[in-house]
Amino acid sequence: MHARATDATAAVDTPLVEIRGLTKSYERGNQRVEVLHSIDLDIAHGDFVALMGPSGSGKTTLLNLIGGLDSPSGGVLRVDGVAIDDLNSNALAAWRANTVGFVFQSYNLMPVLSAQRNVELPLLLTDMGANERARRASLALQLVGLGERAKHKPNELSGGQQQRVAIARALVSDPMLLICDEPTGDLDRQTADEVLTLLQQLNREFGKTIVMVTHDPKAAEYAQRTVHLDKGTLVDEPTPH
Ligand SMILES: Nc1ncnc2c1ncn2[C@@H]1O[C@H](COP(=O)(O)OP(=O)(O)OP(=O)(O)O)[C@@H](O)[C@H]1O
Repeated sequence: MHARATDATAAVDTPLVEIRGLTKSYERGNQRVEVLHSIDLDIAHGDFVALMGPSGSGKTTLLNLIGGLDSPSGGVLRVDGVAIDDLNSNALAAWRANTVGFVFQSYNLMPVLSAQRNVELPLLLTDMGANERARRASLALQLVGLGERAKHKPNELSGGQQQRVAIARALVSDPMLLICDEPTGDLDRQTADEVLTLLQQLNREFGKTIVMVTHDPKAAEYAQRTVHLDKGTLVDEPTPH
């Protein structure tokens, strides 16, 4: 995996994520409900941002927009200079595969596949050969401290180990941006701290930009700063840690 130091240096003045006047509405019955109201937010290359706020405040909605899993209703959303809401669905899928790694609360591993095969999955979307896929997946598993567990199936691993496999899967295509939705929500304190330490290491040593939704103020302390959403609006200045 590359630290992407050169990318960061080249683009030092341009935020990785630029959000201006971003809105998102959903149809509910015959009503249109706006769940994000004119969000402005910059996320620099190499930042680690915790996104906090009450349930229903729009955290996952905002995270999914940044990761290109959903499209905004209005405003500007650029990631690495690309206006991702202008991409058609094929181009957006290719962009996601190259640019973003996703980590979810519930790991979302395939139960019948070994850790190694789970980590290889995103590379099946690329034209990479089988040997290179295997090599990359092994490296990613080593990076998260699970090199010895490559042949284990998810049900032979603890929750924390499964989340590490999910992080290795998110990293295997060497994305610049990691999107994490409550990554430690199902883990006990000690295991959560281990997973958060890993995310912090990926941020500090490998320059991964991380946006992490969390309800847990202790988890947010691992980030460089916290932004707070309330009822679809960013409520105060970002908190540096
Ligand atoms: N696909 C959808 N259709 C309609 N409404 C939606 C949809 N997705 C989210 N919402 C609504 O948008 C609002 C924000 O939801 P979101 O999941 O972003 O909140 P959240 O802050 O992540 O909440 P939580 O902390 O409980 O996960 C909620 O009122 C939710 O019901």
